[in-house]
Amino acid sequence: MSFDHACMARALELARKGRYSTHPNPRVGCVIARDGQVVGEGWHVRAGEPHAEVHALRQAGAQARGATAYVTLEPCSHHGRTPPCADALVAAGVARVVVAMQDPNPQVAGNGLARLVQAGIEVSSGVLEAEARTLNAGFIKRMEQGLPFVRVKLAMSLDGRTAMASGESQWITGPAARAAVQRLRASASVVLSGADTVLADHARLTVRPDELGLDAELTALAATRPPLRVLIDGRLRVPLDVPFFQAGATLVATCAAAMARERYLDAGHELLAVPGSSGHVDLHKLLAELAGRGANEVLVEAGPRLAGAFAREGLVDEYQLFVAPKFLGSSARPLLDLPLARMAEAQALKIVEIRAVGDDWRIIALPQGE
Ligand SMILES: Nc1nc(O)c(N)c(N[C@@H]2O[C@H](COP(=O)(O)O)[C@@H](O)[C@H]2O)n1
Ligand SMILES: [Zn+2]
Repeated sequence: MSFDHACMARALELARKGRYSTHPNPRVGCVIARDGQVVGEGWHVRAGEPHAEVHALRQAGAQARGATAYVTLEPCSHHGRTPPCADALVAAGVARVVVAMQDPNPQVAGNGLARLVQAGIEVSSGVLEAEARTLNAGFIKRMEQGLPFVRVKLAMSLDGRTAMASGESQWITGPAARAAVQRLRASASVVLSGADTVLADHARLTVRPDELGLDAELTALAATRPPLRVLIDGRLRVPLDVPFFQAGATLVATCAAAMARERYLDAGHELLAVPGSSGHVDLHKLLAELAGRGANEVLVEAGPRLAGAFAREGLVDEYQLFVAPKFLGSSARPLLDLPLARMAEAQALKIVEIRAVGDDWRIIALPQGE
């Protein structure tokens, strides 16, 4: 591995520390090196706080002059919540900047690199770009398409069942898989569910710090940036005294009359009117609204009907399937409500990862285009 790759790999490792706290901002890491030695490191912790480059420059101090800065995202050129990092790199006298990828934020989009070049700094782009894109898939999709990255989590038996006919579904998978799901929740901007799940499972869909299995620093960070919990309840069937509402402020997406807004507000929740038909919220419009509120990644934890609707409408970017080594039998409920008549209609997936998680298995699969 070249020195450039090694430094960018370290910058990506730093960026990943922001997995649970940076949203709506991207996860970014920075390494500053001079004469083959790392002299500064930094990562973006939270929106409103200094960017990765600023932390690394502070650590490098005077040693930044003539050094190379490795950043996982193009340095910003705009005045957002913080001043432009490109200017800070120029002022520090950095000689070379290596980035993994351009910033898809239209306020930056190449302007940061252009500013560095104008100042006589040598710039190169594209080092470990694929890894950087994967880390910020949600931020990139929101910037480029005005939609969040949608990850659907499903837990099933080896025979593809998610709950007994009675609705009983706890616990299909073991504690390691449940901790992995906790981390998925913590890294999401939004955790989204439907009325069926909230009513049948008494689900709360909260992040529980003691179940995350993270070190103290990341656990504390995750607690400062919990995901917004969103309930899709087209006909307002879920009463306000269920555990889901009692677990904290909720955004309820509905196509029912907004007359109930005050009742939800009084209980500390927000009612969002979303167009829809036959009591079904328009999922694409809801996702666009969530992106408008800064949601990079949405985790869907729902039953077969809502998860099936996301699949049918082609709104899923990634499935995470937790598979327990047991059979639930033929009267148990299927994974997705996805009525398909012919093999030609089958939804093709590309499996990108299969990994043991305790006694269970995690399969990460991506929908394949038409
Ligand atoms: N290069 C870079 N490093 C970081 O550490 C960052 N957080 C970003 N973010 C870019 O700047 C925008 C946010 O700016 P403010 O935090 O509001 O000042 C964000 O949308 C990215 O474009 N970039
Ligand atoms: Zn910046």
